[in-house]
Amino acid sequence: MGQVRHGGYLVNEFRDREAEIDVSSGKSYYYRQEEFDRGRTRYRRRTNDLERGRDGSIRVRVRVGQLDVKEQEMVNGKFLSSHNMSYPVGKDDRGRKQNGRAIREVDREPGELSSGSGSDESDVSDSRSRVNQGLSSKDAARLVPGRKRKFSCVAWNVEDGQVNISSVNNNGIPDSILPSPCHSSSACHSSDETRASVSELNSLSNSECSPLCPGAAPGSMRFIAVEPLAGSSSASPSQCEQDKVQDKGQSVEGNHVFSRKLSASRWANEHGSPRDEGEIFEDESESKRRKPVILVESVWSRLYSKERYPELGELTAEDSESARSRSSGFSGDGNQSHLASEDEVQINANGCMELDEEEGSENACAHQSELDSLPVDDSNGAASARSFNMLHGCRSVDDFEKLNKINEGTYGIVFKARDQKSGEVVALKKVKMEKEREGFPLTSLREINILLSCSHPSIVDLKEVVIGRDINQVFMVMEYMDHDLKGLMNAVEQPFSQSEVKCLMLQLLEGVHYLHDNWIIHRDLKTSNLLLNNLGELKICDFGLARQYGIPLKPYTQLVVTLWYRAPELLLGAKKYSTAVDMWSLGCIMAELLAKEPLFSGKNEIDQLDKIFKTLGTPTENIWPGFTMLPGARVKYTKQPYNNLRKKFPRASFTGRSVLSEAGLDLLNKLLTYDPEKRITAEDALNHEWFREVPLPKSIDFMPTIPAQYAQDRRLR
Ligand SMILES: Nc1ncnc2c1ncn2[C@@H]1O[C@H](COP(=O)(O)OP(=O)(O)OP(=O)(O)O)[C@@H](O)[C@H]1O
Repeated sequence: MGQVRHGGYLVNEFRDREAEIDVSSGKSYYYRQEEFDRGRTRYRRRTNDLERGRDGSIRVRVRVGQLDVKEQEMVNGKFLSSHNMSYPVGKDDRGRKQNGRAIREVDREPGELSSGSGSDESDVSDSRSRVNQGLSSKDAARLVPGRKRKFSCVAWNVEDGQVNISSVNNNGIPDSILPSPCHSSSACHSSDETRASVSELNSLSNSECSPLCPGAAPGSMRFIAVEPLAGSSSASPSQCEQDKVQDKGQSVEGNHVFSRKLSASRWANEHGSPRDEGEIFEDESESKRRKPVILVESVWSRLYSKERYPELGELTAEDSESARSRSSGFSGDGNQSHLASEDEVQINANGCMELDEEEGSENACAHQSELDSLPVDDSNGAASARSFNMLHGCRSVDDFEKLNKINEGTYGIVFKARDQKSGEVVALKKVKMEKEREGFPLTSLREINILLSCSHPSIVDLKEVVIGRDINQVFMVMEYMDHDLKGLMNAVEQPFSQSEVKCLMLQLLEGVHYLHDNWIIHRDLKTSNLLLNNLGELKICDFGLARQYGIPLKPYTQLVVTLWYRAPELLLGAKKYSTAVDMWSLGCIMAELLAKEPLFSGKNEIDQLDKIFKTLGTPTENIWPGFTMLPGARVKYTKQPYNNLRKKFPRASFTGRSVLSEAGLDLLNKLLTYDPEKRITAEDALNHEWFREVPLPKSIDFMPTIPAQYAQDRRLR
């Protein structure tokens, strides 16, 4: 331990980082905090080195706060081990009093976060423990590195047939998936194609652009200047709900040059309200200040079709009904999420792709060739040749050594692989192109767009996009995560303890708060989309159904969110919904983490509602104004006057059933509130009393490390 404290750490490197921290600036300070979080142990130890040299430094105190539990273990030897330990009792035992209440030792679980260190008031050790520090919600929000985005992706919404902005990521591929900027050209929406082949993107530089977008000269690309990176100044949805969207824009024509600079737009204007989809900047001086990014015209318009993607356009009753009926083939396992188009959720790979996956499933250590490209189809060979320019700069999947197949979802097959250049282990998600003739899947375009724009410790990091030998093979390179929560819960015998659930929920809420703060609804939160690594870090993945939203709300498809996690307003056919649908899913997830089984496992929408009503009571117009007006409310459901959630989670149990305190039940009920208007927000949930009472949330460092064997083939589950 002495060695840990006194040397061997990259103090100089740390000092460099330290120097970057502006203690006087709360914003900067909090932002840096995140970086420390990510490399927790290392940075905290370095901090101790600095502590001695810089007595009284606020930074040092901050780190000490995070160190509480482990440092005491080291110094006092009172923790037996990270898996079998007791809490130290005595002078150093801080955090015994929270909110004026004494906390009993016996109530603590091993690894619980301390509520503070020697100076409870000033110690803000970790964004994940900030709730325990009793910070105001405002402070808590500042701690979330949330408003920071790598760059802002672009809101798409085709209903007005308006502008689309696309930037190019540092690999040279388009990272924003946008409708056409041709405001007035109906031709831009003439196609009913729902996907664009990657090769089509390249044809932009050729003559295809011209007929679709008369304003664009053949052989040229239109550039558009977009607003710089949305930073902390971007107003959150909550700040500007009533603000009006304003158009400002200026498009600038230029040559087709693929910038490697990430540029940005954002969908919150200076008033904080999201930009109208497709809006462009009108202020020329403003546009000049901005880095130009490529505006991909015309082809994107082909991606969208009101008929087939109602959530991208105006949702008509007819669309909705037909989409619902198409989705009726629900498998019953609750794990199928929906988009409006049946085509999109159908896994119907072409021959080549099936072959690839079959091989992968039979032999987890298959050859590298499994990741290789398929032979180029002659019919689109020419297009592929053109498209090469578009993806120029992308690395090849050959740069990665395949290790094994991890899992397969509806839209992608995920492999574990090693970057041969850096040696880093990553997850490669191969985009399913089962309908190549229809082009690149919209869900994947969305996912890439949003993930590239997000930067948060609770959101899986998309590092880059690489291509196979065939231009139509696209892989997303993501940070590798050891488990997903669904697989993990299936694999282990014991459910998570309360303090572990709190730790997971805090991380999850932070990620969701970040998304909502940046005008993104995930729309498919469920345990299999929550990844966990052996550092105890939870990250949200699978953004295929995510979308940006704006105020005022517009009709989106209800066919989102996997059935078991789907909010009642969606099940009942509400056409306008918002971030509250994610909060409902979080309620289902919290209950599932505690009980180790899904809370509402309906077989179809009616059965799902029935199960919800039986547990929470049938809603009335009283508790949910507007409920009776919803299309689905006309069905006769079981009349259940009481909320029976307590029966599922008793206060105490001698039979090993999951227990939940009053505060815990209160949070669960607030997440599972019928009226979406009254449902708790992520920010308020982060500040809920449950996270401040014992057992306190477990420190991430003390989260159990689950053997890798459970992570090997998640498909088996
Ligand atoms: N970065 C990652 N590291 C490790 N495993 C991952 C990673 N991303 C995804 N996985 C695994 O792959 C599975 C499927 O991934 P993902 O949900 O992104 O695919 P999908 O096709 O969109 O799935 P779905 O059918 O749920 O829509 C996840 O449940 C998880 O087990």
